[in-house]
Amino acid sequence: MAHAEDSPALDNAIATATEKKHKPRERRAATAGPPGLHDGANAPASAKAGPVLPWMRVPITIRPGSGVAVGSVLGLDPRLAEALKTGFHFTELFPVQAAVWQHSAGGLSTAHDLCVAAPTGSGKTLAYALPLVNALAVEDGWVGRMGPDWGGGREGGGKTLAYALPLVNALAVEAAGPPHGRAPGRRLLRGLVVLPTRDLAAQVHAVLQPLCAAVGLRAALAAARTTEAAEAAELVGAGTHAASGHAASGHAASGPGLGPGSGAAAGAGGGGGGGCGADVAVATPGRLMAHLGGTPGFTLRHLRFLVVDETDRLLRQSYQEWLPGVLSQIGPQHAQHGAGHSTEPLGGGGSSGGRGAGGGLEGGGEEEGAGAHFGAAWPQASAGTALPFSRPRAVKIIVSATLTRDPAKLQRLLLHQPRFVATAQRTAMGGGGGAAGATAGGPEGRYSLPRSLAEFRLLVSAARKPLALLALLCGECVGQSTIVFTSSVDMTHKLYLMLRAVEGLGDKVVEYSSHVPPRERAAGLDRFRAGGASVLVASDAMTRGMDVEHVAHVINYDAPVYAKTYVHRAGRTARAGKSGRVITLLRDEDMRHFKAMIRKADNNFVREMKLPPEQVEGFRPALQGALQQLEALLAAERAADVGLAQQQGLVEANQRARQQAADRQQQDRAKQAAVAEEAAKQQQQQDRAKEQPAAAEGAEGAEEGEQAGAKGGQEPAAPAGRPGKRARGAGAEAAEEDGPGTSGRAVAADASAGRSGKRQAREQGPAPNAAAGQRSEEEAAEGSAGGAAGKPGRRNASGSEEGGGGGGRGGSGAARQLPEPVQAGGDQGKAKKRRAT
Ligand SMILES: Nc1ncnc2c1ncn2[C@@H]1O[C@H](COP(=O)(O)OP(=O)(O)OP(=O)(O)O)[C@@H](O)[C@H]1O
Repeated sequence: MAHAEDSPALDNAIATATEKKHKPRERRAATAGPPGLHDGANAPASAKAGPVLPWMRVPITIRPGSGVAVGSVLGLDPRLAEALKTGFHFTELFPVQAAVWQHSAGGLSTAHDLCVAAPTGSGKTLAYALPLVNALAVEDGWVGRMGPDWGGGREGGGKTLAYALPLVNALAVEAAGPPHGRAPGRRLLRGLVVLPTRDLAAQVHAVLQPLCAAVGLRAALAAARTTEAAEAAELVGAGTHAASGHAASGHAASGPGLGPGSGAAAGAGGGGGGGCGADVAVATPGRLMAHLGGTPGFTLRHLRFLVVDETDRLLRQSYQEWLPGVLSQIGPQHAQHGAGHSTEPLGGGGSSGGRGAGGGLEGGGEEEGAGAHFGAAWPQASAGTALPFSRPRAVKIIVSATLTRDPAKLQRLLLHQPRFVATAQRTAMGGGGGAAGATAGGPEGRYSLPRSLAEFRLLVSAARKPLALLALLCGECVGQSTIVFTSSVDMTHKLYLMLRAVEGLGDKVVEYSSHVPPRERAAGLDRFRAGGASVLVASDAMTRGMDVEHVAHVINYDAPVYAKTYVHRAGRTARAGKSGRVITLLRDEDMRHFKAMIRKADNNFVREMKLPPEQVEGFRPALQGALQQLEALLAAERAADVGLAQQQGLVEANQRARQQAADRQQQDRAKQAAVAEEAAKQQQQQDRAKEQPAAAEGAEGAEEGEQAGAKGGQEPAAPAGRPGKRARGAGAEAAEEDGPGTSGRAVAADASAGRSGKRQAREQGPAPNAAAGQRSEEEAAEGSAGGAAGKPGRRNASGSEEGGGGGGRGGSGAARQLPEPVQAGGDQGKAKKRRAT
């Protein structure tokens, strides 16, 4: 079977990519002024951004290089500082972390909600995790007991306020009694972080857990990684909130020897206590709703922090249900924007605008050094700090590298005097800049890319894509961790099988998509993380948030349709200030859309890449062998799937037949019994009538009445059947994993057909459920706002990321239309096709 070799010469297909001149607009932007010095207050809102909420027009700008040494972070609990240094090996806070710390006053301020838009890999997780844990530790009355040394700042760094503030705070907490009136030893859920997928939730939990343990708090994971019952036990305790938990709490461990530097001891205490619930939960929406509805004692009433990570994804239609559910639980203060229930700012200076505290970060003065800079900014940041004289409201922190600007969506979050914290403009390629990165297009730009990311596009025909991929993986990227993104689970699987068949590469390849069972997928990811595998072939289930430290290259085998998808895929490399490359394979017909998409995102950094034809040609024999094996492997899988499906069908048919026979027997028996009973009654009546003719009429009437009553009792009004718990859970979980379009029905169908059936469905054709499943990966989610109808919305048609369109899929249907097993046209072809139709 011919594969790659029947197309035009490689010279034409791959290496004829010509250096095209940048358009004037691109050239101008590429030489724009100094990096990252835009003052958010003066930055005009992007003309093409559409309606923008007023507070978004005045972002607080995060400057690259504005990180802060851990020892200089004022107000940071010393046990957390110790955990950062010894547990995480972090010596400084990245700029976004310093900015969020400052503008949340180390988590203590309840004056503002924060919206954080910073590039992929810039450290957003710790940016919210640190103030959250710090504030809960303060609330537990810890820091106030530690005396004036706890700040760790240097001379003139504002230490007085640094210790005075939490001291007063802690005293106020004590005066007011235990926070939220909780019993000693009992934990109340005070921090909640919501993420769209279970792997992402697990990743964030892994960051929060050691931080919590360091200060005697507990973090629980509710992301369908284990049973609902096991999660419930973690969340609310194993049935009791006994004093045993007391030892694990911060209060109990407040004895001698627990000053600065004793984090390990506190951590051991904090992490070890069992059966007393959690202070912080990291959850996916499905499991969160399941626990809210079905776990006694699980409540959000005491929440102090609600973090919505990957906000734009969690605000999509497919996730609509969780937000109102959570907001209604948090408390009435969230139904209104007024400060009625929020605590009063210290000094009464709480500004509702972004500039109130934003000036502090800008005006810190370089010559003072990072610590002093931060210290100088602190008083202004703390101007909005609240003291818990009344019950503090829950602060919301919403986070994304591609934060939505859609006012309608943002308003659903009921934000309280929000502040927008965003990174500065990116103006140069690969210019270091640490982890800060920058938004493309100024602080008002929408999408964030790391500064250390190098972007390339490689022109290649559909027929040559496998060969080009092989040339990259075995050439430029050899031995380095690489993620290969495709547009569908189907293509992911085929590419995985093909690469597995390449000699020397096979055992280094793992697959990541919703097609792979969660356990296997997690194991594969672990192997990739540990360096046991160097190539991860992934669907867009891997696109968002997943953090693998050493990824050097991202290859878009199928070009993404949406700029958001591009940003998140590319963001799997060049993380934490490290360098990385993203290479997008583009067919001729992809080029126009890709350029338009990139331009729309104000990204003019994508360069043309060429591969020497002779180098590429050298991999042809290896490819041919691999493609032959792929054919054989796919045939074997199909056969196995058909066999399994048939087996499954036979088992189900048998079960149905047995059930029908049993039902018939039961009906026959019931009929016989009724006939016998009737005959006996008639006999009795006849007997009585003979003896007492006058009384017989009354008795008959009574019997009729009873019978009627009995009948009524037997046929109660049918209850409005609620879906079974498991069914709901399955649907919700699948939605978490798979995004929109994966209905509970589809999941049920998949569950009954089993994995093999699912695969068979993909191979055999786009049945409705299979199509729903196909839309389930991240990329489908990118186009979900327009609903499940699969019609591209107007904005979508012009390449917008927020636009409608239930698809954007290069799913099985697209793959099946192509003659070659690994030559999917990708999303754009499909999108074009949709547009054409
Ligand atoms: N202060 C720090 N010092 C050194 N490394 C850090 C620091 N903070 C975070 N990191 C590392 O940076 C990497 C990226 O962090 P994180 O996953 O939080 O990024 P992110 O901004 O959430 O990215 P994404 O948008 O892709 O979700 C992680 O590997 C993390 O360990």
